[in-house]
Amino acid sequence: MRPSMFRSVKSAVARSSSAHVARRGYSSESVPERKVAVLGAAGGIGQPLALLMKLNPLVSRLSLYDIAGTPGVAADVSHINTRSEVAGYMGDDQLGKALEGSDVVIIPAGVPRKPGMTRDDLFNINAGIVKSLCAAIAKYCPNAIVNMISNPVNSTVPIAAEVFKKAGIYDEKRLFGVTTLDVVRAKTFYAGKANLNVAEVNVPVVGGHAGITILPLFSQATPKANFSDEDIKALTKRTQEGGTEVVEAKAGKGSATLSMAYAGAIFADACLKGLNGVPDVVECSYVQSSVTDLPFFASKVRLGKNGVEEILGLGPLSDFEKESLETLKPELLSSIEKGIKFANQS
Ligand SMILES: NC(=O)c1ccc[n+]([C@@H]2O[C@H](COP(=O)([O-])OP(=O)(O)OC[C@H]3O[C@@H](n4cnc5c(N)ncnc54)[C@H](O)[C@@H]3O)[C@@H](O)[C@H]2O)c1
Ligand SMILES: O=C(O)C[C@H](O)C(=O)O
Repeated sequence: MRPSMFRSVKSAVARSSSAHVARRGYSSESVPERKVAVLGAAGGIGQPLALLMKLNPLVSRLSLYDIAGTPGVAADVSHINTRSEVAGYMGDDQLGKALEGSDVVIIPAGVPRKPGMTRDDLFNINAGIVKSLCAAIAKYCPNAIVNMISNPVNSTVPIAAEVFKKAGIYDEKRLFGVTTLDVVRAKTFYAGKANLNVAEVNVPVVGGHAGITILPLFSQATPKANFSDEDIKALTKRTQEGGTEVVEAKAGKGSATLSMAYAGAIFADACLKGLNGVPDVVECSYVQSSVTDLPFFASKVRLGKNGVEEILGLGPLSDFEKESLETLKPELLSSIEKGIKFANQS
């Protein structure tokens, strides 16, 4: 667990009955009430993510929604003696209640990959799931910040944007594709190879969230390590194929769930901190962007009270990164267009 997050968790447990939490960025004043909803909460990601959000002292209400299995998950998680009140909701007719009043909605609903599949192979099932969940978000919590985890993220985020546009509530500052797992992997692989303390390592990851569209910027990694071009290429490939590495190791039993729950919890925590006015909260995320000529692109984003406060530029790229950026653009564009087309045709 990231050290600052671990401190948050420990402080929440220590002060379980109090909403007064003294943490970095807060004095001893009350932490605002915040409702977080997890859609797909009974799934492989949903359950550990529900646990991690229950440990987050910034959450006052935790709403767990799925088409099946949420009463058990909610009852289980609700016994943990931390700040938030937990409620479980199941099935379409409880979706509105699950969403009402949410500040942040995290979406890990949908099917995961099996070996041999690409994330785009999930489009046919997950696009429809995301579309209907986003229509409900537009109706019941139109001002919520949305963290999209469901794959293919390169397409599901544009689908969400189109659904919100049609409903007349689209605010590009509030829609995020969660690419934090790519950053988590890039940090782990870089630190492992360079024999560095992983807690001190930072690596921006830009582009999208599938194969070659995932572009870790190791030339900007800190602390600096003395890697050959071949080393950088190998680290890049491993980061791009991190998801497939897990899918193959799970051999038909799904994709990354635990590392994704960790990454999702970090990103949701960053969104909550931004909402609460904590300064200088920066994470990489896939958002509507003008950093490149593509309409959606992942890069460093400063989070604030309204969601995206500032999209940061790419910074200086190595020749390898410049070339990789140009190579990824056609694939990312085609995934974006596929999402937009789907949302507008049905
Ligand atoms: N963004 C990322 O980095 C990242 C990482 C890992 C996995 N994923 C994606 O996250 C998704 C979920 O993965 P998982 O391993 O948790 O899958 P899973 O099958 O274990 O869980 C998915 C859950 O979604 C629920 N669900 C299905 N339709 C729903 C609906 N209409 N409303 C609410 N819930 C619904 C299912 O009942 C299930 O509990 C997949 O699409 C996967 O590819 C993304
Ligand atoms: O690889 C997958 O299908 C799941 C996820 O996108 C990941 O990166 O682990």
